[in-house]
Amino acid sequence: MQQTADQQVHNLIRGAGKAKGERGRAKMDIVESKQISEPIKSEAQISHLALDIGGSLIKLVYFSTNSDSSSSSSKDSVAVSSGNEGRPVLEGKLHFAKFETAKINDCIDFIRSKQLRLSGFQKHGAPAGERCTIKATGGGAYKYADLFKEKLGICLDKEDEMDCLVAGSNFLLKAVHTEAFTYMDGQKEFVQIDHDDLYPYMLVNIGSGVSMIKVDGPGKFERVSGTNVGGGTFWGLGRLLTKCKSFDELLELSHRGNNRVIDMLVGDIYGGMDYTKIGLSSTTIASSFGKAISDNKELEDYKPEDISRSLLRMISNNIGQISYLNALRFGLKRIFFAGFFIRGHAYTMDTIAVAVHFWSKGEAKAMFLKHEGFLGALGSFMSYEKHGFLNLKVHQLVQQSPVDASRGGDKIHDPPNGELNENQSIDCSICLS
Ligand SMILES: Nc1ncnc2c1ncn2[C@@H]1O[C@H](COP(=O)(O)OP(=O)(O)O)[C@@H](O)[C@H]1O
Ligand SMILES: CC(C)(COP(=O)(O)O)[C@@H](O)C(=O)NCCC(=O)O
Repeated sequence: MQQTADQQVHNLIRGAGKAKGERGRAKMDIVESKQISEPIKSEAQISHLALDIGGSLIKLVYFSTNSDSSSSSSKDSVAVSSGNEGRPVLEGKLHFAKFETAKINDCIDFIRSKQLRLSGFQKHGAPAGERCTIKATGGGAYKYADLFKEKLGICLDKEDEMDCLVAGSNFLLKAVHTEAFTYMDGQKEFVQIDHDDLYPYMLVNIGSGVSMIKVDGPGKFERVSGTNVGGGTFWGLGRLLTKCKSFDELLELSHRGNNRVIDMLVGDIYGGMDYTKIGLSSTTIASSFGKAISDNKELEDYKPEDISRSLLRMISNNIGQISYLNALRFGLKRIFFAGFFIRGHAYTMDTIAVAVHFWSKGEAKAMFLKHEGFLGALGSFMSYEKHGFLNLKVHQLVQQSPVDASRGGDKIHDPPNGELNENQSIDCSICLS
């Protein structure tokens, strides 16, 4: 039976369509949000929640409509992609939120309070209790599957983590024109991505651990390396050494610290001189935390600020170096760094960029992503498309001149209790076809 546009919209939003392929397919046009979005209005409707449950954080991505968009007569909301004429358009936003994995119950409460559990899709022919299904990636999609079933009555439809990271990265690099940027000496500069010249590139995802992925095209990639010294190491060691209560507190401390108090520099070993013959200046760190072996001090004698700064520098530098060496193996010049370890933090990005610059002698470039921590969750969201529930199509490929934002770190604030990262939401529209 032919459905009215409103019925189609309702079904899409409520996940009440029938089997895969029977429901209205949706086309989604992404435009980048130009301003901080308002909080979701109560009448806004939410659809297509997707999750990435990592070792440290749970990331959520979902779409919400603007309250007045569920009509094809809304002129402003009609997408311009060919083939969609007269079809209903939902205008809205992709929203992002995150929770600590250790506080998974907060995430479950959030999903329940926002009625997000109704926003997946329904499996045709499945027993009543297994019908509501949500796309999820990350190790926690396996680990916490029973908990989601028990507490929310939803099944997690698992998507591979690496597939999702790459899908999310490719999508952002193509769809959001101010997504990628370089960061060096306090200067942030957006990078124009030539869509015909995007591949190959190296994607380094710094989560709890680190994955290094050579990306050759859509769905074409190889995880070429990784390291267990990642974001979890920084936060875990930092917590033990400084007694900080939160990741942001630890990061904040590093602003005020001086790593030279603990790190052993080339100059400390060479009597204040450079080691010119092998290209090391006296200020180069010869050995992270190396001073602690000879200072005859205890942990309490060091300032938490200095410890935090040394630790952040040690880990960022190490990741930058390993990433470059792997890029070198495959002749890759562009390395995109993502994952929530980065947190838009100036010193972290600067250290990584300097490491890449130093080891590559300026040949390779470190780039960072605005939606750094949400690649996996976005990839998970986009897998609705893969399975015929959404047809994502990017049409707004605005090319901008590089913008010099020249400021020290665009800090992305952690939402307490899962508040939305509104400053990262993406305006978009979904067209049913
Ligand atoms: N609020 C936070 N709580 C814990 N870790 C955080 C927080 N914000 C940033 N981080 C950092 O981000 C890392 C997790 O990054 P993420 O990309 O979410 O990886 P994962 O998928 O392993 O959870 C943590 O190990 C930590 O270094
Ligand atoms: C196992 C993981 C893919 C899990 O992803 P995460 O939750 O850290 O984002 C990641 O932690 C990792 O790549 N660790 C490094 C393992 C290694 O190559 O040594």
